[in-house]
Amino acid sequence: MQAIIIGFMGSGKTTVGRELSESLNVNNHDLDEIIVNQIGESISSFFKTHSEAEFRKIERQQLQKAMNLEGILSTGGGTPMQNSQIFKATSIPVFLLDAVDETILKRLTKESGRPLVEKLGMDGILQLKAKRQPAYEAISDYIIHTDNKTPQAVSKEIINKLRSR
Ligand SMILES: Nc1ncnc2c1ncn2[C@@H]1O[C@H](COP(=O)(O)OP(=O)(O)O)[C@@H](O)[C@H]1O
Ligand SMILES: O=C(O)C1=C[C@@H](OP(=O)(O)O)[C@@H](O)[C@H](O)C1
Repeated sequence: MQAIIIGFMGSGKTTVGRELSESLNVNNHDLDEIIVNQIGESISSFFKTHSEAEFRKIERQQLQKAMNLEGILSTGGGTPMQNSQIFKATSIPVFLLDAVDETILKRLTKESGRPLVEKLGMDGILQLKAKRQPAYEAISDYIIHTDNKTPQAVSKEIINKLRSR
């Protein structure tokens, strides 16, 4: 793996991961997509019939496998929470996509299908974001601010960091 992308829901992990892997001409892996293929249903439908703990167990297993793949890996917003050791132990650079609350709200309201958004509502989501922030920062090699930047600009910033390593 050349880079791992972490960050809160709506920070742009999936979008930037695609952009980045295209620019670098390497494989793109999206952990949520890998999980969807594994469980055979969408994450939101899985959450309706299973506990979050069951989801986290599958997420951890798939993360462990995905760490051995080549290319770019974008993760889910909750992936770092119980897996900090995996991120700390790797030599692969970890990029945190950061955004202020207002940006996250704008991006998330454009879309549906995130079970935690449905469950917690927007106030709850922003509380969760604040709660997770220290854990994200603790495992990041680089923090990339994404407010008012296109996914292409964010991707270019990551490429510059990778080239100056
Ligand atoms: N830099 C950006 N600027 C504007 N919109 C963005 C940016 N990055 C992502 N988006 C949009 O925000 C939404 C969430 O992006 P997504 O990549 O799915 O985030 P994540 O994978 O982190 O949950 C999508 O509608 C996407 O098009
Ligand atoms: O933050 C979270 O706990 C989650 C984020 C989602 O991924 P995105 O960050 O790609 O939306 C997905 O893994 C699941 O719905 C749980």
